[in-house]
Amino acid sequence: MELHVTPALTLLREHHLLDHTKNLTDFTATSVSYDSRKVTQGTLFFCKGNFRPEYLAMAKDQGAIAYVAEQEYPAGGDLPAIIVNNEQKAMALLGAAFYGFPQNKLQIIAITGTKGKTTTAYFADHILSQTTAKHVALFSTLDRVLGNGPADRFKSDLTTPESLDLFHDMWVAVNNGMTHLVMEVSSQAYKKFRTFGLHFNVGAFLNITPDHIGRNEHPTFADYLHCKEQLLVNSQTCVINAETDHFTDVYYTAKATTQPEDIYLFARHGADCTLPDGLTLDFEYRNDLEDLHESEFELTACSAKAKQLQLDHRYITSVPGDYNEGNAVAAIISAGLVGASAADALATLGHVHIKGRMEMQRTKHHGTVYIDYAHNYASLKRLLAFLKRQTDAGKVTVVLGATGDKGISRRQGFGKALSEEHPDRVILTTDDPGYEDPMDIAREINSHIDHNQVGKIEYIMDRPAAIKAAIDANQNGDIVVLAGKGEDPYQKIKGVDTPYATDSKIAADYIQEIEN
Ligand SMILES: CC(=O)N[C@H]1[C@@H](OP(=O)(O)OP(=O)(O)OC[C@H]2O[C@@H](n3ccc(=O)[nH]c3=O)[C@H](O)[C@@H]2O)O[C@H](CO)[C@@H](O)[C@@H]1O[C@H](C)C(=O)N[C@@H](C)C(=O)N[C@H](CCC(=O)O)C(=O)O
Ligand SMILES: Nc1ncnc2c1ncn2[C@@H]1O[C@H](COP(=O)(O)OP(=O)(O)OP(=O)(O)O)[C@@H](O)[C@H]1O
Repeated sequence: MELHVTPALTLLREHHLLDHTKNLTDFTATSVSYDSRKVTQGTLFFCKGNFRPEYLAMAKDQGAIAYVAEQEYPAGGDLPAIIVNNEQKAMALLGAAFYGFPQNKLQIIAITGTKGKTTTAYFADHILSQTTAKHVALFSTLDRVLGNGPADRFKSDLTTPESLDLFHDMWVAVNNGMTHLVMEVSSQAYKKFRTFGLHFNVGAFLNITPDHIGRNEHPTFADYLHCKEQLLVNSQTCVINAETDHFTDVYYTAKATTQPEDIYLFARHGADCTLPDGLTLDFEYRNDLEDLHESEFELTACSAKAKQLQLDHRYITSVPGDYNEGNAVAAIISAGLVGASAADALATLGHVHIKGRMEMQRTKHHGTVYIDYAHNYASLKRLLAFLKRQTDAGKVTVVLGATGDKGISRRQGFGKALSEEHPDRVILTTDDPGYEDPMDIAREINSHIDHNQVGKIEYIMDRPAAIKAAIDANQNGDIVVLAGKGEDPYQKIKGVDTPYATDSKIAADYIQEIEN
């Protein structure tokens, strides 16, 4: 991999990003980086984000060959400088060019939505693994999978990686022989132009509800919606859950750049989705059977183009929850559009397990414990509604907290979901408090709970102690829901990712301790 200055400048000019250059030489970059600590001889260095000039001085000392920035920095001295009007966009374009546009060698399914991205990505990944004999890369919030070797699978730090990391990882995946990629695209990725210039074969839009609005994320819901919709603008074929809020806005955004023939709409049979004049669904699914372990649904093509995909079938998924049927349908259609068959989906959807998503632990005498990543109004409400439907008689205990410094609206959302679904017992606890006091956060959640609707409410700030207290009092037929943290192995406290054993491990160890 390398990048010569001439094509780099041409690319920037073509996208109207180049402002001017300084001290330019005829250079060829042999690496690219936005982190001075990783700069080596010949690196093209990008000054982005909360950048400080001393990082540029360090990059220069370590052998940077040139830098790209939105302004000239004295710290760069006589280092060649490419000054652009949008650093993040420039970085994405030059990153793709440096790694030889690896996206062109992959069939890419990109997934967005407030909830269900990870689940849908895992469903699609499993289906396509069957189709391609395991030649699928996966970029998800949980894992990044670039190949089939042990070193090719690692934990993600962001849902959608920074552009240079994104194109680097695609390049590795291509070198590992991967032919397909399934990736989650967050709204922040569009806000920060991490995927600028990237076009997807299929873009799936699952749903949108207010979330990620706050100081470091989106200033307004309109901005959040706009960023999420960009996925459709950048996809050749769009798959949209017609039950999403703001459907009309979402659909017409897709239609602005994609022919209606390449837009596939799906919804649950009988769902209350009002489609604009003339629009009809391409797929419907109807639930036949659901329990706490799996669900079974029938998928039916309604339009001629949908029938061509030959995906009509009765499917079983191993991830329970009615909302996961919609996620599975999005995955089946998206995978079908890049070559998967109904048989591939049938062979795999019954065997998908996703860490921290509807994980179930059974006990001998203390009922059942569910660990789930539900951490906003929509997901908590749907989770509790589903679990309540499945466990008519037993008591429901919910253990949860809300994050500090971000997603402030979640506190009110939790209060609302708890009031609407009225569990018997709620233990308010700690969940990534950041620089806030977890007790204050818990009190704020409590202030949004309608106390006529919810049973007992307690505060236990030590999360492991809260989990243990919930399990202690649980009896057979009852359920405990450990919400919000999923598989997170840390608590974010005052700027430090403090190791945390995970909700599943704490629960499993405690069940073992008290029952053996
Ligand atoms: C607001 C935002 O997008 N922040 C991201 C951004 O930060 P940043 O550009 O300001 O970088 P920084 O870490 O503050 O450092 C500034 C620059 O100096 C460089 N540096 C730093 C130190 C040094 O010694 N030398 C040096 O060169 C850094 O490499 C960086 O380029 O770039 C960093 C990677 O380069 C990200 O880690 C960081 O994500 C933060 C941590 C984050 O949590 N972002 C969340 C909001 C996010 O993006 N979440 C979404 C999911 C949520 C959703 O669904 O929308 C996601 O996609 O994960
Ligand atoms: N389609 C859906 N609608 C509502 N809630 C859902 C849906 N799918 C999943 N959930 C809930 O949201 C939680 C997170 O699911 P998942 O990780 O698949 O979503 P995500 O979009 O990747 O989330 P995040 O952006 O928070 O990482 C699940 O544990 C479940 O409680």
